[in-house]
Amino acid sequence: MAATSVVVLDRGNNTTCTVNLFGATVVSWRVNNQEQLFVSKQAVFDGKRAIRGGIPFVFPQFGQWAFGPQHGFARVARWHVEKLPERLASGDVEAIFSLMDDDFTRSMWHFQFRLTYRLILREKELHFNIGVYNPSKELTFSCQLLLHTYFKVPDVRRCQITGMHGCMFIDKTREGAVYQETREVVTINEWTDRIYQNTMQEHIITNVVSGRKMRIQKYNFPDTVIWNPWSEFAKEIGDFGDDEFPNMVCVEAGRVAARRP
Ligand SMILES: O=P(O)(O)OC[C@H]1O[C@H](O)[C@H](O)[C@@H](O)[C@@H]1O
Repeated sequence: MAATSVVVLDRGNNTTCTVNLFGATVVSWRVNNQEQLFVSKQAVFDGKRAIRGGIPFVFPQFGQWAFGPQHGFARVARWHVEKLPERLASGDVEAIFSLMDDDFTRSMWHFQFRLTYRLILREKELHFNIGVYNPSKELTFSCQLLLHTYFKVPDVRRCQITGMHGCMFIDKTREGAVYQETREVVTINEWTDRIYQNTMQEHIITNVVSGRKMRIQKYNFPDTVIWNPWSEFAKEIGDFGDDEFPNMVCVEAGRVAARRP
C-alpha cells in the first residue's frame, strides 16, 4: 500500500481540494487553478512524519505533549473516508473523513473518541465542520483542536492580519510571556509564534496569492495561533526550506488556550 493516499474534491473550473488520508491533511486548495495553501518543497510524504504544509489537523493536544508527538496524533494517523466526494444540489462538493480511537491512539491517550471532518468545497470557499464525540458512558475527556493552516503568500512581510486587536496572547518566542495586542492589524517581520486568545470570529489576511484578501470565519474556535519560523528557525526545521519562510504564514484557528471551566 502507498505510504499516503489522497482524495480529491473537484468542483470544476480548476477548483479542487486534495486531502491526504495521512492526517486528513488538506495538501492543496486550488481556486481557478490558483493554489491557496503553502506546502514546503521539502515536505516528506512517508506516512510517518506530519506533512509540512497545507492544513494539518491538530488533536487532542496542541504543542508539546508528555504522552505523544507534538500537536497530538491526528495529523499522523490514517483517517477513514466516511463519504467520498459528492456534488451537492448547490454545485458544491462535499466529503467526510473520520478518525476513531484504535490501538495506536490508545497507546498515547486512553480515551474512546470519534472525530468527523466534513469539507465542503465552494466556488471560492473551503468550509470545514468538525465533530468530536465521546462514546464512553463513564469517562469524560478534554482536548485541544486546531487547524494548522499554512497560507501561501508572495511575501509575508506585506501581509496584514485583522481580528486580534485587544486580545491577550502567549508569545512562545519570549518564553511564553503574556501580552496584549495593541495593533489593529498584525504584521510579521521576525520569528513569530503567538497564541492569541478569544480572537474575533473573523480574520482578514491581506496580500495572499494574487494580492487578494483571505477571510477566515470561525465558530467555537476561540483562539488563533500565528506562526512564521523566519530565517533563524527555518534552518532548524528539517522538512522546511531555508528560503521558504517569506512565502507562508500560518494562521491557525482552534481551541488551544487553557481556560477556566
Ligand atoms: O514543527 P511542527 O510540530 O509542525 O510545529 C510547527 C509550529 O506549530 C505551531 O504554530 C506552534 O505554535 C509552533 O511552536 C510550532 O513550531
